[in-house]
Amino acid sequence: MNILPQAAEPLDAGSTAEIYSPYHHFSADEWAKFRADTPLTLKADEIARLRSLDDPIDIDEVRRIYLSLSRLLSTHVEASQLLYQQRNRFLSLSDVTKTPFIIGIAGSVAVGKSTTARILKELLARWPSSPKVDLITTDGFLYPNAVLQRDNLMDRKGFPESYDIGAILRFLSAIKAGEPNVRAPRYSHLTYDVLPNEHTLVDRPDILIFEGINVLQSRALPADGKIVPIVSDFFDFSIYIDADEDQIHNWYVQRFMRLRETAFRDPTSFFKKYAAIDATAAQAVAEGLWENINLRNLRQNILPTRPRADLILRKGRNHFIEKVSLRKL
Ligand SMILES: Nc1ncnc2c1ncn2[C@@H]1O[C@H](COP(=O)(O)OP(=O)(O)O)[C@@H](O)[C@H]1O
Ligand SMILES: CC(C)(COP(=O)(O)O)[C@@H](O)C(=O)NCCC(=O)O
Repeated sequence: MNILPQAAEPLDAGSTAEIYSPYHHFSADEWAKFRADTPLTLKADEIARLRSLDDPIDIDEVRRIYLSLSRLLSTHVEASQLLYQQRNRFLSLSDVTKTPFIIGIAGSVAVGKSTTARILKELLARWPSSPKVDLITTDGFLYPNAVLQRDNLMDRKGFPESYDIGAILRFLSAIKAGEPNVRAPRYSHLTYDVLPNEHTLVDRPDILIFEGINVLQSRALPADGKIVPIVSDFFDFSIYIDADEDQIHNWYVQRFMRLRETAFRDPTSFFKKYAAIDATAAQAVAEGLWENINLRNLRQNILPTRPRADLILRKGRNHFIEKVSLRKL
């Protein structure tokens, strides 16, 4: 896997210099052609059920973008299984444990990672080989609010220091080792906290989708100078969901305002006080959360990881994907 940070932007049309780009770039329509004869196995109502609040993804977008992606991923999964078998034969290993193919999905808060992850999970599970596909989000690995409060990190939720990175690395190595029933902690957006004593069991899937803002981040070397793995060392394929800052800002604030009419009205919602204040005051809160936490995190810690991705899905207005960049091998 290539982890060198390099520019993901297309060649500057006005530039005369030949600049090497590590990516092939495609418009959405060019990309759509790669689906070949991949069948559409999702129905419109299933897509509606899988999309997040305010994400208008529809059957045409799944046809245009996700069928080619599903086809590409199936070639990667097949190739990696073949390589794995050949290596085991080479090493004369007979009793080997199956290891899952891991796909990482990164991108800003509010860019729509969850919708992409859920659509992919369903599409991949419907391949003719019926693979077992699991989806885990990294928010479960955030430190509980009690710890963040103690360490004065409540305004740093989503920043690298707010996650138990050791637990993430232990989780992924257990998965890659083919261990049964590996526990992943769970997070609730409603209570804005990790759910105490609640876990999702991951039991030897064929494919694991691991989604979160931090999945392509490296971390500073610890003071003792020991070299530690980074999360993406465990990935077989990685995807970054990209969009202009201004777009993501709008999506975040719009979603916050819509959540006021839905989830925030729940008496157990951490944000219930924002359902009670007027719209102008609520908008100011959303703007503050975006500006002071999520935008800073995007600029400092998330966007810099984009050049590590194997595939970049670039969204335009309305969440629709306009450009796809695929890393050259
Ligand atoms: N405060 C909240 N209350 C309830 N649901 C939320 C809240 N914030 C985000 N969500 C939901 O949680 C999911 C994850 O959101 P987020 O982490 O911003 O990632 P993304 O938008 O990239 O999927 C989305 O489905 C979103 O609608
Ligand atoms: C939990 C999050 C860090 C998102 O994590 P993700 O699941 O996208 O990896 C984010 O939703 C969040 O809570 N951000 C802090 C500021 C805010 O309330 O928006």
